[in-house]
Amino acid sequence: MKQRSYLALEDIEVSFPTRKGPFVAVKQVDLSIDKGEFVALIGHSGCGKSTLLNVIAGLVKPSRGVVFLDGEVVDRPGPDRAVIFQDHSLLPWLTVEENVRLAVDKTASGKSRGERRDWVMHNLELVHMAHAATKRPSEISGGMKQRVGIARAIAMTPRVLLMDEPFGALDALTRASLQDAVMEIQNQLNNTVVMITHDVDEAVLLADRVVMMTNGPAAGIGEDIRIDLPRPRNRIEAAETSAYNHARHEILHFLHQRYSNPLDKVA
Ligand SMILES: Nc1ncnc2c1ncn2[C@@H]1O[C@H](COP(=O)(O)OP(=O)(O)OP(=O)(O)O)[C@@H](O)[C@H]1O
Repeated sequence: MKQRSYLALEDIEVSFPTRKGPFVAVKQVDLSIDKGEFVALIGHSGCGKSTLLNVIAGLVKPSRGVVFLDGEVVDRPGPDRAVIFQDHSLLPWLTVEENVRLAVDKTASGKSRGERRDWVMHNLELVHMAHAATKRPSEISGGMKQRVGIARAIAMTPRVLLMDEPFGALDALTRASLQDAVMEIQNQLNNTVVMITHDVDEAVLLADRVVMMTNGPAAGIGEDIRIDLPRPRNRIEAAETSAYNHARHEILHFLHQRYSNPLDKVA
């Protein structure tokens, strides 16, 4: 029998119906991800990154191919695959603690009330947000909201954490501190993560592997490189290594020479 990886995308094709007929967004995508691996998905706008992530999340049905997670076919959304979007999507009328609590109540039915409360606070501590537990989303900054969004996702103990440009809406300094938080959490929990990003440095700093997508329509995986940087990683030290700079160069070359932004070609 074929030995599958923990998360396996096999021959995925997604076609959307449009007024002009079917639009094939991604085609022939095969991707194998090991348990505990952190994979960054990078590619130009519109190439199909979110489509692939949504297929793994079970939000989009592939027109062809199958996704397997831990040997089971993925065919619908489920709490075993937590998604973190750019927009934190916290409920504004609930406090920070209640927002995380809502997710925990849905997924930790075996835990007592007290255990669930402790679990919520433990996860808020992981993202350094326990101090703001009683605040409402409107009372905290964008970066803090995103931290709470991360706490909410990891509190569900998902089998896979899916992040769709999680820091895209943040300023550079807040973004860096969130990246550090994600690295810290990853060192502790060793989650299986698929993260979409447009940021080459973010991909190299955070990921074990960077998967580069070709331009659509019918986009696929162009290159897949391993980032040989030891963990825990420090952004300043990492940026001075030849492994970091080599990976960065490979990705930039792919994105700007081999598959330059299709919009740049529009006259
Ligand atoms: N529901 C849909 N119906 C028709 N076309 C769609 C639909 N969803 C996505 N597409 C098209 O599929 C392609 C891939 O879209 P997708 O959102 O996955 O790209 P992306 O790489 O995530 O883009 P970005 O980086 O800008 O978020 C695009 O051309 C998009 O217009």
